[in-house]
Amino acid sequence: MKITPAVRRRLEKAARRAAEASYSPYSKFPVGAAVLTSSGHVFTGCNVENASYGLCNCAERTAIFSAAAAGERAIKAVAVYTPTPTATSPCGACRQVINEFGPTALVISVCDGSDRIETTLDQLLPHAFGPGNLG
Ligand SMILES: O=c1ccn([C@H]2C[C@H](O)[C@@H](CO)O2)c(=O)[nH]1
Ligand SMILES: [Zn+2]
Repeated sequence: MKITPAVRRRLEKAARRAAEASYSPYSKFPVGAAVLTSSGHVFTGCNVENASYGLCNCAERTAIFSAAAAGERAIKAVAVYTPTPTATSPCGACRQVINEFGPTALVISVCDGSDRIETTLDQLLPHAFGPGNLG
C-alpha cells in the first residue's frame, strides 16, 4: 500500500473526524487518530477518558486496538489530530504500542494551524524494545 498524497489526505481527514467522538470531559483536549494498515484499511479512534484519570486511553491506542481487534497486524501510517495551533506527537505509551505493529510507520500530526509533523516511528522511538527482543 503506497502512501500517496491522496492516502495522506484521507488519513488526516479521518483523524479530524474521529476527534468529534472524543470523550474528554476531564482534560477537555479532544484527539482523533487514524491508522492505515497494510491491507489498505483505515481504522480510527479518539481519546476515551475515565473518572479514574489514570485509565484514560489515547486516540492513537484506541485506533490501533481497533485495527488489531479486526485482525490487522501491520501498520503503515498513523495520523493524529489535535484542535490546537501546533501539532502534537504521540505520547510515549502510544509510541510503544505503534512499534508493536508498525516499527517504521509514517507518523503524521496535524492541527488547526498550518503546523504539521511528518516523521517515522523509529525516529520517535529509537532503539525501541519490541517483539524481537524477546528472543
Ligand atoms: O497524542 C496524544 C496526546 C494526548 N492524548 C489524550 C490523552 C488525554 O485524554 C488527553 C490529555 O492528555 O489527550 C491523546 O489522545 N493523544
Ligand atoms: Zn498516547
